[in-house]
Amino acid sequence: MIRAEHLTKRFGHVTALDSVSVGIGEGVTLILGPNGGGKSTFLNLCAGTYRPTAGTVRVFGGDPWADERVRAKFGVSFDPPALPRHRTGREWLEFLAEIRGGSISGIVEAFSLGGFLDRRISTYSAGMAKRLSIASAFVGTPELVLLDEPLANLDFDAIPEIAGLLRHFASEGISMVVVSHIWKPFVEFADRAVVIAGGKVKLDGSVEEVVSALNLI
Ligand SMILES: Nc1ncnc2c1ncn2[C@@H]1O[C@H](COP(=O)(O)OP(=O)(O)OP(=O)(O)O)[C@@H](O)[C@H]1O
Repeated sequence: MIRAEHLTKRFGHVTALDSVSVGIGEGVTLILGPNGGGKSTFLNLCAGTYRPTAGTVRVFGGDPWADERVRAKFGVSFDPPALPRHRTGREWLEFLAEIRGGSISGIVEAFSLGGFLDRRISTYSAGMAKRLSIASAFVGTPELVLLDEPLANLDFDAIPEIAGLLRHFASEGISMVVVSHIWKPFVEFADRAVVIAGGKVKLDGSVEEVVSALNLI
């Protein structure tokens, strides 16, 4: 689904991602690593929001930076959420449904958005915005969803609820690439974990292998 070859991103003199070559297939891939390691940069390059300084990334065989048809094939949720503040949640989801197809009613129900869907996004709390952002990634039931810190800003009840929903979508066959410091809920259903630190892939294997190598448990 995703293939990066010598993928490099520099911001001025900072090399955020340094010649990373990695392939990501179907299933749930968890991206772990220290602050500033390059995880979000990698996700943004896959999403086509950043242009590589060098190297390539292909998603479904196409260039996500250059080709909007490639970007329309996957869902994405950034951290902090990238949402149109002066629209309502409903307007945003319906806009995405026009592009990707499908209806929004199932998503609204699954993510329990009904209580604030018709309010302007600028009035949302951080947790409401996060919920809408994750929900928006699943509009149109894409084959692949990219999620940056999907459990950030969620309260104690919402963390297991949203993690359970992600697990459900994974069981329905939606592949995911998940960057998360709150990694424990994903151990039970992620297929693979990749550790990115210092702009490089440091570990790559099954979640069990990587977690025990990191001595996280
Ligand atoms: N837009 C940007 N402009 C300048 N530097 C950036 C930008 N985005 C990231 N960086 C730098 O690139 C490096 C990698 O950052 P990145 O956000 O990818 O790390 P991360 O692994 O996602 O970190 P965290 O766990 O803290 O979210 C850091 O040194 C960061 O300061």
